[in-house]
Amino acid sequence: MLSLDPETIISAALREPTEELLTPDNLRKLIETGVPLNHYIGFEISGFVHLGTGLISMQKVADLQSVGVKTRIFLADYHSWINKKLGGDLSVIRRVAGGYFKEALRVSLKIAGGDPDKTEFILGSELYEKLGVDYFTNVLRVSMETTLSRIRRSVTILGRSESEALSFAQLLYVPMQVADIFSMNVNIPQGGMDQRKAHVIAIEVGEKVFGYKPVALHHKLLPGLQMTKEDWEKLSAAKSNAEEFRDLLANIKMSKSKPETAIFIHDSEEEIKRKIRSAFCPPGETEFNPVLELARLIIFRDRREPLEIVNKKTGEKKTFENYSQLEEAYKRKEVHPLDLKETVAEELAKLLKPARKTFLEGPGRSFLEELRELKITR
Ligand SMILES: Nc1ncnc2c1ncn2[C@@H]1O[C@H](COP(=O)(O)OP(=O)(O)OP(=O)(O)O)[C@@H](O)[C@H]1O
Ligand SMILES: N[C@@H](Cc1ccc(O)cc1)C(=O)O
Repeated sequence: MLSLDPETIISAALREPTEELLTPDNLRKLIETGVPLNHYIGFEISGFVHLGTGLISMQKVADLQSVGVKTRIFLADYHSWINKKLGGDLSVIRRVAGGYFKEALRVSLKIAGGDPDKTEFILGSELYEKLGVDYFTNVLRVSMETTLSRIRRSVTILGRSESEALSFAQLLYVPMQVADIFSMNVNIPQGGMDQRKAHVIAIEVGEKVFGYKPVALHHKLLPGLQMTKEDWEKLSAAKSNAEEFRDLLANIKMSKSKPETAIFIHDSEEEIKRKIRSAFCPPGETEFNPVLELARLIIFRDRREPLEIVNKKTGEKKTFENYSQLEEAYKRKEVHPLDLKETVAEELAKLLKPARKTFLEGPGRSFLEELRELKITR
């Protein structure tokens, strides 16, 4: 039930970590028609949930919940199967979806300030079984409106490159993802910026084929901790070319298939410290600095009290009321990268405590062990 005015809903949708909303005007129009707002975000089932897939994605779910939007989390078991995740075994994928993944996303949503009991979890195969031939019809409808070359260009959303040898099923992946949106009457599909190609197709075919235009919400991609100087230089040089910039960022994002780039939500305090200590964090550089991004997007997001950073060499303490103060001081080199890293690691460890409790002590323990035993990260 939406009792709030449109501008409040739009500003919740636009709040960071949102990178783009396609478009705020269309969201306003949608609200004005009075239709219920139905959001979804989908996940492939593989590997461990990290700060990007867990916290950043769930921050937006929490924002939308706060203004009464119906939120859904789609566990894309068929897509993971097509993409040969977890050894390509559909029964394992299904088990991990309802076990580890559901638990990891629930605790992430809680940490991000949302309510896991107020979000619906849907397993892809269950939706397809329920809809039967209607789902197949939706996949065909999307496919008939999309060219093969467009589909080939959009396989980057699977984490695959256009030039890679693909199975025919992998070409079906994108039309299926687009069909998922309409099969659940979703009008606010969410994903990281690397998912925009599927959503742009949905926006283009939606009106003609399904009678409405969804409003896509794309959140920022958290950069990988192990960005190199070369990556950083390429990113800086590509700033004015939106498409090149997006592709570069998608390649250096925090990713579960590159564990050293990622902090997993269940990582121990020592592990978090170790990973952050070895992260890329050039002194005085505030742009595309992965450690500062963690401070900005995660630590300062809902923080009410100031952040204290201690200079380990001199013992001097500095406090920051908000992110801009920290950014300015870092730019002036008044904060040493090592001190910043230490504080960021400590704060993250505090925030992630409920996830450690779930997976190391609580009900999630056996789920984590099962996934570890599978020893498959992709
Ligand atoms: N670093 C990130 N920051 C924010 N969101 C992310 C990040 N990585 C993935 N996501 C988002 O999480 C959802 C699931 O992504 P996905 O399963 O591809 O994650 P991943 O860890 O990068 O996996 P893989 O390593 O297999 O590519 C997508 O909406 C995606 O955009
Ligand atoms: N493509 C998404 C997974 C996904 C699959 C199907 C969907 O309907 C939505 C999302 C990813 O890379 O993780």
